[in-house]
Amino acid sequence: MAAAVENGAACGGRVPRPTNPMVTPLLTDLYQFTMAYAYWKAGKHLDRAVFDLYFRKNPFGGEFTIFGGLEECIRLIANFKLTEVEIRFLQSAMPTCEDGFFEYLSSIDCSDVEVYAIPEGSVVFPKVPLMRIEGPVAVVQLLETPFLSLVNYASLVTTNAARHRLVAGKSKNLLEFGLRRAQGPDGGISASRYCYMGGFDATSNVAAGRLFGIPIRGTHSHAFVSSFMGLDEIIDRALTSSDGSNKCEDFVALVQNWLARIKDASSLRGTFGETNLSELAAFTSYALAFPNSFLALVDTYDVMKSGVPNFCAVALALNDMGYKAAGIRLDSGDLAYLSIETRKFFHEIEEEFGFVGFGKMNITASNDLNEETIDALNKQGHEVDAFGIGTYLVTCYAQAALGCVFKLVEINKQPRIKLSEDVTKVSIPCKKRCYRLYGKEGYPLVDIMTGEDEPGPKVGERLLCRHPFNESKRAYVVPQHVEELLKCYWPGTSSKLREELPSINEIRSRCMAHLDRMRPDHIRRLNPTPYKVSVTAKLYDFIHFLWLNEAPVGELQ
Ligand SMILES: Nc1ncnc2c1ncn2[C@@H]1O[C@H](COP(=O)(O)OP(=O)(O)OP(=O)(O)O)[C@@H](O)[C@H]1O
Ligand SMILES: O=P(O)(O)OC[C@H]1O[C@H](OP(=O)(O)OP(=O)(O)O)[C@H](O)[C@@H]1O
Ligand SMILES: O=C(O)c1cccnc1
Ligand SMILES: [Mg+2]
Repeated sequence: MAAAVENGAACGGRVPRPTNPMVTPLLTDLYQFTMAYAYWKAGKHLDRAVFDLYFRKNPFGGEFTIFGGLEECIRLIANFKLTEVEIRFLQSAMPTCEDGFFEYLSSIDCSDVEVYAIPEGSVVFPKVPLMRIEGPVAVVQLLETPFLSLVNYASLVTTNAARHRLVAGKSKNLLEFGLRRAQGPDGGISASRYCYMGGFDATSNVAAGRLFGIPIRGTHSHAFVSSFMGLDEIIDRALTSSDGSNKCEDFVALVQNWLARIKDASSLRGTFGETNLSELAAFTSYALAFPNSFLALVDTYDVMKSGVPNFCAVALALNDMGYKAAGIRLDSGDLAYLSIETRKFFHEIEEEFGFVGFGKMNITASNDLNEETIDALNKQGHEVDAFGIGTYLVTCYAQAALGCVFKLVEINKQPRIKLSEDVTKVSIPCKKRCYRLYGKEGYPLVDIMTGEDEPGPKVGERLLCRHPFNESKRAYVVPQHVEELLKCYWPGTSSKLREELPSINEIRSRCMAHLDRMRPDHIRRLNPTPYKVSVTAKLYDFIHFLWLNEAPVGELQ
């Protein structure tokens, strides 16, 4: 677990700026500034407010979500200061507002704001605050839109990535290929970062690799293959062996020799005829450029009749020179069938030429993959070792947004509630504490919210957990382990210690560990069991007291 560090306000300068320079105090909705003015005019702007940031429903038809985006929120508040230029812009945008308001705006920062949050990368559930933000109402109000903007997509795409990881299984390599299809450059960068957090192994996005230290990987495209016309295009044909002990002056001839031997091999005879020689030229060129990591896209012409035999010829020639080829990529057709046929071919090569390990050569698949197609491949049986996934992953095609909201739950110590005809939209009032209770088998059983001053749940002590809105849904729980969920990430002027911001790898590990700890029926794809989110009896009674107090009694005519 990340260690707590000294008071955040005191060491605020040490939190770097938001990764995206567009994230400034102006990255908010106009109404946050107009409300700030109205609070100021009413003399209310310093009222102490508590807001909860939470979502109402898990995405992708699932019963869990992964929380992402916290670090960027902390970076924003640690550096929250309007510049003179920004103030002048606001003055021009709000010409009827008094000068005193802009003087106030130029004085604000987040040194008296407190942020408590669930650690980034945690498995989280609806209604439980991911973040609790407390401070002067005008300032905290300004944070609503940027916080939602930083958390909504981050959590959605992290969850999407985690779901792809669950369906693919731990042993597969998952590569995020989405930059070209993401919602603009910021969507692409965020996708690469949060897909890695959610359990992907690497990204093709070079900028994300540099910014976040994520492993970068890639193959080559069809254009590279089809750009070659024939073997005579290869001018420099020499290749030095991996140990430097000998040099092959004509690597192309060595490849051709191997191709002939493969064609003649007894178990492969007749399985293919003439392969495409421009494809062979492309593969050979790529191998000459990257003899240590040769990987070929084999579906430009015909996978089994050309791409795979050509790849094997180059891989065998590389082997003569002491290099190990990295594998192939399939990007069209029936990926189950083609991966199985390719694997068989690789095994034949292993047998025929006594090439130990050739049968295990890596097979990467791509082409409009998503949870469903991977699930279908699993059911059919396949031989894919790595999946390259772009469009469906980064655009979160199956769910447009997470729908996180930011709701006032207390002002000047007075609990507030937001009512709605739709009971799922009624907010849970009060400044709260949140706990995760674990059962005998080590699984989390229930999350419970309590009032701030209520005593916390205790190990071994029976506790009544109530559904916040449904009177009949309740259960006693005797927790074997109790975890307080909201931790202090920004202490404001309080003397609390601030949690350190963990590295991307720590967040990724937390995500995987949390998913491993969940009861499998909560995370399965088909008809998962909802995880229970509850409140204490005291909070339940208070919510319903406040609800009745605030809801006008109707009159029937
Ligand atoms: N065995 C399989 N079971 C289920 N879905 C599969 C299987 N193999 C591939 N798919 C998916 O089927 C879709 C095939 O896409 P599409 O119909 O565009 O064909 P294609 O192979 O890309 O053809 P083209 O060569 O024209 O690009 C992709 O989404 C791919 O992930
Ligand atoms: O399929 P995705 O999950 O989005 O993964 C990224 C795709 O990007 C590349 O294709 P390319 O840009 O060449 O386009 P195409 O495959 O659609 O022709 C690659 O070959 C993948 O097919
Ligand atoms: O490296 C690859 O194979 C790759 C990268 C981006 C998109 N499609 C494929
Ligand atoms: Mg494609």
